[in-house]
Amino acid sequence: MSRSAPLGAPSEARNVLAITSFRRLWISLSLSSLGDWLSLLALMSLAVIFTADAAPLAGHLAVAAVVAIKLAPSILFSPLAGALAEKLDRRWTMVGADVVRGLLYVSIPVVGLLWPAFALQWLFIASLLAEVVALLWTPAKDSTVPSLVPRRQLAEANRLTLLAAYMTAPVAALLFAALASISNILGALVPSLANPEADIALYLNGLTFFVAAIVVATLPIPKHNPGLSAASPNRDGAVLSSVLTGPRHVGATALGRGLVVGLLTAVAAGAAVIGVGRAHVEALGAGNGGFGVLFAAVFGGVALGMVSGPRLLKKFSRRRLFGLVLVLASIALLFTGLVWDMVLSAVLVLVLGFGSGVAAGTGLRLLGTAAASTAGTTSEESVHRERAFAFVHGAARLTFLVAAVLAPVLAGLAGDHTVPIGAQLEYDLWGTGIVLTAVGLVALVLSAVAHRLVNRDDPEAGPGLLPELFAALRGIDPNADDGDGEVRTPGAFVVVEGGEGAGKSTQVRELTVWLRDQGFEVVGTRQPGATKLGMRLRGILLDRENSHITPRAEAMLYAADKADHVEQEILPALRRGAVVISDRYVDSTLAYQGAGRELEIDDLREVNRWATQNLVPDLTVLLDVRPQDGLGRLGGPADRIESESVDFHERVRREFRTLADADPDRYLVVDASEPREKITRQIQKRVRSLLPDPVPSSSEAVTGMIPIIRDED
Ligand SMILES: Nc1ncnc2c1ncn2[C@@H]1O[C@H](COP(=O)(O)OP(=O)(O)O)[C@@H](O)[C@H]1O
Ligand SMILES: Cc1cn([C@H]2C[C@H](O)[C@@H](COP(=O)(O)OP(=O)(O)O)O2)c(=O)[nH]c1=O
Repeated sequence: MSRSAPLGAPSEARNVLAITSFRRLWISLSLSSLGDWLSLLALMSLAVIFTADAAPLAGHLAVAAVVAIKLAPSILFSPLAGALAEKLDRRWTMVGADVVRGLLYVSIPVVGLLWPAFALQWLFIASLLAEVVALLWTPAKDSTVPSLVPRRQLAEANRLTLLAAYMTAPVAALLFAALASISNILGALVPSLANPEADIALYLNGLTFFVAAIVVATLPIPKHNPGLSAASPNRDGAVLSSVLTGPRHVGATALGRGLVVGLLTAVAAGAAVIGVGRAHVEALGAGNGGFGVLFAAVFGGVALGMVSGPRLLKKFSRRRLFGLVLVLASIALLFTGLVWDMVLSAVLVLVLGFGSGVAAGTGLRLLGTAAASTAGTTSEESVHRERAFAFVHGAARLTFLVAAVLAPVLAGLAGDHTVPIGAQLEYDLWGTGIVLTAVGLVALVLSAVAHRLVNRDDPEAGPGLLPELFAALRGIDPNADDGDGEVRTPGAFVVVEGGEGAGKSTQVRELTVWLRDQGFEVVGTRQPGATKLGMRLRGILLDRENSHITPRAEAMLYAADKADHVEQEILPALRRGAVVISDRYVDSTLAYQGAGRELEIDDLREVNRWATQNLVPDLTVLLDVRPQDGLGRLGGPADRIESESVDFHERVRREFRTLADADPDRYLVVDASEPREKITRQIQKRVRSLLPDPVPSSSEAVTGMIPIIRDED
């Protein structure tokens, strides 16, 4: 199944970026994010460099302090700062904050040069002050975006802003590695640089803030403040409160719990690498360059995983994929702690990032479905989904903070050891390596738990995991017959069945519109009579003049219509990845010609299996209604079949129900005497579980990762 018209098509991004003032803001935000990531790398490096002569524990603690200073304030204090920022002028808050932050970052290397003894303390103080200033800047920035772009493009604008915030991480890391690789030259050119790459990174960061200040100063930001708090309900504001209230929205099912455990495990694994990375590469004989590479490998891997996840093993259950990639990531982390080679470590960390990225992509989609399934109405669904995303985003940030701070502290406490192996050999066991391996082991256990929870009650579980995996690995041809004889296609095939006047055409129409609205390609069709031949067959079959048609001939004519319809219309659409919704299909033959005309059901099955190339619906919705009621709804003269006896129609109804009862996983039986809207909602709820989850635009404000998913296909 795939979405043929993704809501976040690149052209939408282009349209938003065509708004000059937003484009300028966006470019300056991207620059600032790049600078910010660069400064994180530089500060962590400097923390290690400044404590090189002290006890090893001091270095680890210094790194932990840098991480805490960079990440904790926004999580803990943003609601307070948000309230304060509301009272300030947005433009000048942003300009002021940018200038002050720029000066603070530039001051770090300057103080290091002038008063080396005070360097580390000032590093902490300056970066803490910069984060405090950022607390005011963030809400001002969040509320500026809505005044620059029209409301309907707001979601896309927020998506782009978040993309800039996260996707600049690997770029900054590579830039840092590049600076490190030419640090000798830089040092020779400018002898006053004590630590060339870190110092330059900080100067560059300062520069990006000055540029941002100039850009913002010239933006047309209206003084009036259109709902500052409404503009960013969850982004930073209520991290803690959404973490506290969120579990209600995801914890109700095993699937929800498993997804949360898995997603947070992936975050903790990545955070551990960031936390001990700088010290670990030192032990590997690499320096800042190695750290840059490691950092880029984590974030680059995550980005790669998120983008390619949906295309990965398309035939394989998403729930199983989620567990599998988590296990893969954990094992990669476990080995990262054991190998003592920079290149191998970078590759393993890339695998870790990739696994986490795929897990995040698939996990967030599944989470949307899981959260929505606990809701009763469509509007409740989006609230549930939003809260679930806000919870996971908040919990992920907290987890990242805790893991990235704890990892270096634990590495310091574990200490470095040399283990003798035999007489001559010895094995170096570094504190950082011990932590990585230990976190890898814990992650492995948690991944297994997540895997079990997520797959516990999977209605679509295939055969065993390994057979399914091997089949998916081999399954290059999406139409390949996978052993059970059914045709498999990338699209989804939904059939609506029921007696006369049950409301089939009405519901097919509703479902078609609803799915199209969400960006799916949908083909709404019917039997008999969708093709040229079908229309002629329909004429013959329904014409009351043709009272002489024998039951077997009737069955064959309906089968001929199906053969033509499947070959010419349904299969091509499914192969394109479309959702096909058909008003009637094979079950109608089993019910009308089988039970109604009293032909042998098994014979009919066989003939129709052949006629339809064994194409079986993914879901059949049975609209169950008493024949009198259904026939009573119809206007106009009755056709050849409608004019059959009530007894005939009773048999038809019974057969439909027998078919549905025999395979509840593939059927949804709905009481068709209920009001139309209620039936529509029931159908939507069930159909949604068949399809990839459409991400509500509102939830993008709270997950930095979702925007990448929306770029699928
Ligand atoms: N749930 C419902 N309650 C009452 N009337 C309905 C309902 N659904 C559809 N109808 C009406 O019943 C008639 C038959 O509906 P239709 O969708 O054409 O049925 P079918 O395709 O199953 O023959 C139409 O006039 C339609 O407006
Ligand atoms: C598809 C199919 C339809 N039929 C009958 C049921 C309907 O009476 C008729 C199709 O008419 P149609 O007008 O499409 O049904 P509805 O009025 O419910 O929308 O053909 C069969 O007997 N066997 C079949 O395989």
